[in-house]
Amino acid sequence: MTIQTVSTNRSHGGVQGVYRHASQATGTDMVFSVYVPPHADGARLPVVWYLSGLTCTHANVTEKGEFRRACAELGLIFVAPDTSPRGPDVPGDANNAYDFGLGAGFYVDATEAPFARNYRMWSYVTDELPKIVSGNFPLDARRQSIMGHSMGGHGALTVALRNPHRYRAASAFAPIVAPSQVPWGIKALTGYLGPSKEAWRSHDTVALIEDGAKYSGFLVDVGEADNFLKEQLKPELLQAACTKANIPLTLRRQPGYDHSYYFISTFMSDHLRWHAERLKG
Ligand SMILES: N[C@@H](CCC(=O)N[C@@H](CS)C(=O)NCC(=O)O)C(=O)O
Repeated sequence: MTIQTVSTNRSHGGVQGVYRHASQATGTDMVFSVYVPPHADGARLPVVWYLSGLTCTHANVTEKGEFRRACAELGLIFVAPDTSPRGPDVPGDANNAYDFGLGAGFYVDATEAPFARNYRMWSYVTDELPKIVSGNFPLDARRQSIMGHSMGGHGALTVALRNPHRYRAASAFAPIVAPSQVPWGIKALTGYLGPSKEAWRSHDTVALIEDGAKYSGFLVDVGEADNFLKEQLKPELLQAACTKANIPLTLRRQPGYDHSYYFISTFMSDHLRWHAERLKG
């Protein structure tokens, strides 16, 4: 499992790197970023996985997420994968839309042709990439947590709900909480998993909770000026599901904030502190 270094830059006393590798899961080259904070020789550090939203690569959060100062202070490794396979042979949206295909893998393993061959982002982020990062960076695999934005918030919450012992904390910015019920999700899950809604439930946060998944609690921030809030995000559905299932949810509605990285970067350090608290010891 060799990785190629694309770039490294010293930042806040640690190293921000970008790396490329040949992925067995997706059958393509994949690029990801890792920030390693300053640390003592031989130390093993907790890791926060960050899953990005539609149209993003690793670069959006790496360049605009403003996570490094807090990660350096708290001693957290921060990993940001891409959001889909890419390459000349990878099929995308028939009309080149931004919400399906390239940049829009939705963190599922597709079962439908022609996507099933490459679109295996669930396996990539939960299995292959963790092994690669563990083999190449000083992480403590007992102390992992996960967060994400929008489509990546959906990814983070579903990954955490299905692996509650591996990820000690989960949080999200503006997550898609019920993809089976909103246009972005219905399009993606139909395309990747086929028309049977039963197959969608294990990739839908609200459905997973309705079906009995448990978690220690979530921190979720949404912007009240987010154009996607009412039609695509619907945080009220997560609130109702968590209340019914007795899952602690801290849902913060931030007045005036939109869907962008100006919003995410404002609350990033709150989220990292919340993760660090749960990754201690
Ligand atoms: N306005 C975008 C909609 C997609 C979007 O807002 N993507 C969010 C994630 S769901 C994002 O992070 N975009 C990249 C960025 O802001 O850097 C478009 O039409 O392309």
